[in-house]
Amino acid sequence: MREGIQAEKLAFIGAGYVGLVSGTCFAELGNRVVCVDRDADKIGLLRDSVIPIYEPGLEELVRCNQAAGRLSFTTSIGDAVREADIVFLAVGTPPLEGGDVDLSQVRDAARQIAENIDADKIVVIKSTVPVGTGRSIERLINEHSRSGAKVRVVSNPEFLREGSAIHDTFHPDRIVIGCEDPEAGERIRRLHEPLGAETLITGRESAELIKYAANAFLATKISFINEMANICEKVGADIGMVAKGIGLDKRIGPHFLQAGVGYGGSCFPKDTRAQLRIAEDVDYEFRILRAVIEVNRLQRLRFAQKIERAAGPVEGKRIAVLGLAFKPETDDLRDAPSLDVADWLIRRGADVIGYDPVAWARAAQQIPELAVTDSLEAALRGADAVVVVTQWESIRRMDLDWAKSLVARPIMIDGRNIWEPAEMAAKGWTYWSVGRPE
Ligand SMILES: NC(=O)C1=CN([C@@H]2O[C@H](COP(=O)(O)OP(=O)(O)OC[C@H]3O[C@@H](n4cnc5c(N)ncnc54)[C@H](O)[C@@H]3O)[C@@H](O)[C@H]2O)C=CC1
Ligand SMILES: O=C(O)[C@H]1O[C@H](OP(=O)(O)OP(=O)(O)OC[C@H]2O[C@@H](n3ccc(=O)[nH]c3=O)[C@H](O)[C@@H]2O)[C@H](O)[C@@H](O)[C@@H]1O
Repeated sequence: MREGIQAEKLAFIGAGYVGLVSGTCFAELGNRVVCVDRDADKIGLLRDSVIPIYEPGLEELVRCNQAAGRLSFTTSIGDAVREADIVFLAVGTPPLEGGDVDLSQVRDAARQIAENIDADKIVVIKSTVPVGTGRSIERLINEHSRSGAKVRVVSNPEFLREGSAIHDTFHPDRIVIGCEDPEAGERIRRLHEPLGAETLITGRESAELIKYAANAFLATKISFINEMANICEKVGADIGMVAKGIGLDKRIGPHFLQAGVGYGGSCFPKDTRAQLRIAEDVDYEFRILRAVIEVNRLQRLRFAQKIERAAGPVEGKRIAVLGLAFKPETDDLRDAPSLDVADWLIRRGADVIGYDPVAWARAAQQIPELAVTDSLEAALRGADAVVVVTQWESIRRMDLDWAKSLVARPIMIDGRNIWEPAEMAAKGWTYWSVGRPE
């Protein structure tokens, strides 16, 4: 809890991943926060402290702040907007066919703000939005303001990662504030002061672009290391060593150099395509980013094909796919590589069973032909090949002798390079991974 700094009254519109985590963390910092969502079921659950997403530590934090009276949930955007001094927009910005960003949730929420504000307010856009959205939303709200009250729109992009969202919110590498009005920017800077993070105050357009640039650059690192991994396989080098060797150079850094099946999730795939479209809209061909996206698509396919190289034709074979969420510590399946891999195997006639400790039930809804389980043992039993897509701790810590005793054939294709090839060979596994000598 912060001391000596005035608490603010905040409304978060959109109680999805970002709105819920960020709103809860701001309540923990001593502010009064109301989270609004148009999804009445979600709000019903949240009122009972039931968290609709899987995010470690979130439930306890929500519960504490609700009990302390700092955090509440409502479906009434009107009440929330009228009560708050600062309104955060954290609604979804999903992709449209062709890569454009669907801004309908942002615009709907803006119209609702315009109908309900009764005094001048600051509106903060946390959702990831194309350049120029802050300007157009400010205009939209002010032109439609029923009471005549005005808003100043500040861009404040979110950089949290799923699975470590609370840690990321309390320990951000930086806070980015994009504003046209210095006073509004200063108010948002002060709100973040207790976090003690480096704060960059800039123009609204730059802030909006920083968000896309960050995700595009991180995706570029991943596609780069995956291409290097593919070369390693051909020349007999080890991508783990190559990544370590380049990552020790401070100008490169060690992060986001983990080769594997490629990136997935709700943001990298969506935001890279959106950035490509933003460039196209200003007649610029963003060549590197186009290649990054294509490399990522091919990396999934390459991995799926590796399964047949390791295990032979998969038709009629029982294949265990371990890890379905797009990364560990989340139940998010949006654009998860596992779904493409499972789909590829199923289309080639394999009998696929997917294991995930958390996302298993959701995965069954996405691919009806996919058998799913939250039991590692059930997945491994009788498998002709084991395919690792997501490095959950339960998979990392798996006893390899126990696993070998369950499978029909000890063949492992590891898309996350969890084990050392020599260790696997010693334990009697035929082991294929990514970017290591085959
Ligand atoms: N998920 C993540 O890890 C991160 C997401 N972002 C960005 O943050 C934004 C939100 O992402 P998520 O939280 O994942 O989305 P989400 O889809 O999980 O949540 C959005 C929520 O907004 C609600 N909503 C939509 N329109 C509404 C309205 N008019 N009134 C009230 N509620 C409304 C929806 O019902 C939904 O619950 C996106 O722009 C995303 O790109 C940024 C960083 C991290
Ligand atoms: O805009 C967003 O929504 C968020 O997108 C990512 O966060 P997230 O998608 O939650 O997860 P990451 O940890 O970045 O992983 C994304 C994907 O890249 C893959 N990845 C990551 C790192 C790596 O070295 N190699 C690799 O293949 C992961 O397996 C995963 O599929 C960014 O890291 C966040 O900063 C950003 O806020």
